[in-house]
Amino acid sequence: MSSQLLKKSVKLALVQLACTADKAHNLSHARTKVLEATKRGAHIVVLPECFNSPYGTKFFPQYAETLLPSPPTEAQSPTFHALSRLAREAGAYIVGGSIPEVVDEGGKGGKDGDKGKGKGGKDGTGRVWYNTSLTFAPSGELLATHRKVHLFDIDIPGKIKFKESDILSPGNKITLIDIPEYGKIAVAICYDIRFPELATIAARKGAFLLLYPGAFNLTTGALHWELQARARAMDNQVYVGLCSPSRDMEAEYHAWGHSLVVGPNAEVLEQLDEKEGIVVVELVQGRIDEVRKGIPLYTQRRFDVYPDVSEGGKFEE
Ligand SMILES: NC(=O)CC(=O)C(=O)O
Repeated sequence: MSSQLLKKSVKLALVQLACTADKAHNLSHARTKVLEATKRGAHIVVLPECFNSPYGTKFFPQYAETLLPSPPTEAQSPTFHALSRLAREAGAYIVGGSIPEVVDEGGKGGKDGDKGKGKGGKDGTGRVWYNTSLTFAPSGELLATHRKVHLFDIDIPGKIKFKESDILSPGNKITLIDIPEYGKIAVAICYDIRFPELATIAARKGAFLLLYPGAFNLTTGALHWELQARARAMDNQVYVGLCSPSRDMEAEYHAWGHSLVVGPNAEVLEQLDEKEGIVVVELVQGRIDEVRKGIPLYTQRRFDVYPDVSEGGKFEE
């Protein structure tokens, strides 16, 4: 059994933000709520998927910011700088939900010049878009960038059709972040949670916490939101946090809400309803070890019968 993945107890906050079409408002509102969370003792604060824009393929280009080369200028990415300043002001780690990112690959049709085939440059201009999460240290330093690896392309007749790949390109790595005081956390985005391999690799590489800024909807949220969070926690015996925007029935996309923190025994520690709110939960040092001692999956795996997926996994773009 691996021991003390979580080096000391830490307070995690999920800010279920009311996100609007007004980016400047979203940024200042996020600041207010993050500071509220840190006043309540949070050391790590998470924002929702697409927290500074509406969620929808037609909105991504309009709201996208340039993040590379890093650091971007204030004009290229007001959100990068707002989050970096906020992390310093709050004295906390901030997992900045996600934002639409644009990369100008130049040339005709993206990296490989194969516009429209899923490799970028889908509008023929050489620009590619990603759904991207930025994590900052309390010093304001950018610690990690995660681009959504699994794009949300679904079609449930009569319920919901969504195709992120119409505009977005996928990220190509697993994001594991070492926080010296506490240990390792993994950050992925929404639909990424449905792919257990990513979670298992991160957990077996030592993550104590899997964080997913996300925006499930009224169909898939009711079916799978809590179940996915509990399943990833149960499979891996780690903490899991899912952070959604609050629900706005006037918006085109109706987010499920219900941000929650799940413990390493798959127990829901706290969950919001659909309205704006903040969850603050203490993740307790020793709890993961206690759960793993009781149900010792970690020493019972049979890699002579099936492969160890954690021997694979790509961590660099
Ligand atoms: N919005 C997503 O990326 C995923 C989602 O809503 C779902 O998996 O359901």
